[in-house]
Amino acid sequence: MNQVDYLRISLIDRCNFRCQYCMPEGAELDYLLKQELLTDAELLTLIQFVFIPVGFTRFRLTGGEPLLRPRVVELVRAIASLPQTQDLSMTTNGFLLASQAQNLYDAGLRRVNISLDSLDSDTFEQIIGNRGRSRWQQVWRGIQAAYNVGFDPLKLNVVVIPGVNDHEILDLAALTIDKQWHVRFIEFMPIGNGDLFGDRGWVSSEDLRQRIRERWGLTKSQIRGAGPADVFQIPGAKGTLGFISQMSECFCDRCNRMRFSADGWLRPCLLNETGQIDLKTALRAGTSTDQLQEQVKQVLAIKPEINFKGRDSGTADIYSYSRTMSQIGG
Ligand SMILES: Nc1nc2c(ncn2[C@@H]2O[C@H](COP(=O)(O)OP(=O)(O)OP(=O)(O)O)[C@@H](O)[C@H]2O)c(=O)[nH]1
Ligand SMILES: C[S@@+](CC[C@H](N)C(=O)[O-])C[C@H]1O[C@@H](n2cnc3c(N)ncnc32)[C@H](O)[C@@H]1O
Ligand code: SF4
Ligand code: SF4
Repeated sequence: MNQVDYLRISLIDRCNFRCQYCMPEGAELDYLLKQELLTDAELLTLIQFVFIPVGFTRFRLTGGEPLLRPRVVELVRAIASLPQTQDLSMTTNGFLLASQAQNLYDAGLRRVNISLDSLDSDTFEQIIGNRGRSRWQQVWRGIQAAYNVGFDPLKLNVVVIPGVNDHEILDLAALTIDKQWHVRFIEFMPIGNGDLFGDRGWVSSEDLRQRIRERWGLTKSQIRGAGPADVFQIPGAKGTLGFISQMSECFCDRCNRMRFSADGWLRPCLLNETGQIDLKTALRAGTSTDQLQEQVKQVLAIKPEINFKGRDSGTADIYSYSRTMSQIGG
């Protein structure tokens, strides 16, 4: 059985974007109230005295948009300075990164994954739900800042939506030729915005690889990440191409992670709501960290049974999730 040692921590459920694949179109989301969010002290207590003792050593900060979390740099510093932390990373939309990249790096963050679904500002604005202001340039500046500061590896995440940005695959892949960037194509999952998924579905990674192969050739890379991406390379390129293929392939047998929401729910599987536990309420009710460790161990024990097995080439029940991707953290 895989060791589950990687925790994706959502710092906040709010976001400054409204990506069409992540949130239901038009619907008002119920955001968490301040008192429902774990405080910094509660989060750090749980990491240090509950998650680390049961074996978690790799942490990814996500959201919503993690850079909207107040005092995020101090949180990064506190987690990075724990001697047991072997890997600390962040997934961000990059909009606030230009001004924060250096501070985050100085605080101990060493790698970031940045979402960039298009190189065309109009398509980008359409995907992120433009509210009248062009945001592409600012995200691009965030990516450059992260690169200049020294984040390594620097990964760019592209959710591929048929008919929206799939015509840009080659342009996005070409970014890896001259730059040591790692572009990852993510198959659109039926979570977040079921209506969009229902309409347009997803493009398989193998389709994309074939298009790239025909243009430049493609070799399997020696580099493997800590996550589900299959890594390839254009021959001679400085960077790599990753493919996250949750719809066309099943990588659940190598699943090494759980998710922790901003309001303290521990979730054993992204695509399955079974077995979640509410650690915040337990902590606030005075449950000892030793007892909380036992609760987490029980979730770890049942995780292999919970891991998503019901997939059948994209026919998962897309309306059965009560939380959007922005609320879970991807
Ligand atoms: N189905 C599924 N999809 C995942 C899982 N982990 C990541 N993904 C998908 O991959 C996307 C990108 O993940 P990232 O936040 O960049 O992290 P990662 O690729 O796991 O991270 P590293 O390899 O550690 O850099 C997520 O938004 C999901 O769409 C997983 O456990 N299950
Ligand atoms: C939920 S976001 C949170 C972090 C940050 N706001 C960002 O966008 O990078 C994390 C990741 O989830 C991905 N994601 C969101 N909805 C998705 C979906 N329906 N299918 C696949 N990936 C999705 C995003 O592209 C992003 O890479
Ligand atoms: S993918 Fe990230 S940036 Fe886009 S709406 Fe979801 S949480 Fe926000
Ligand atoms: S779908 Fe669930 S079990 Fe499968 S890899 Fe993702 S989180 Fe793990």
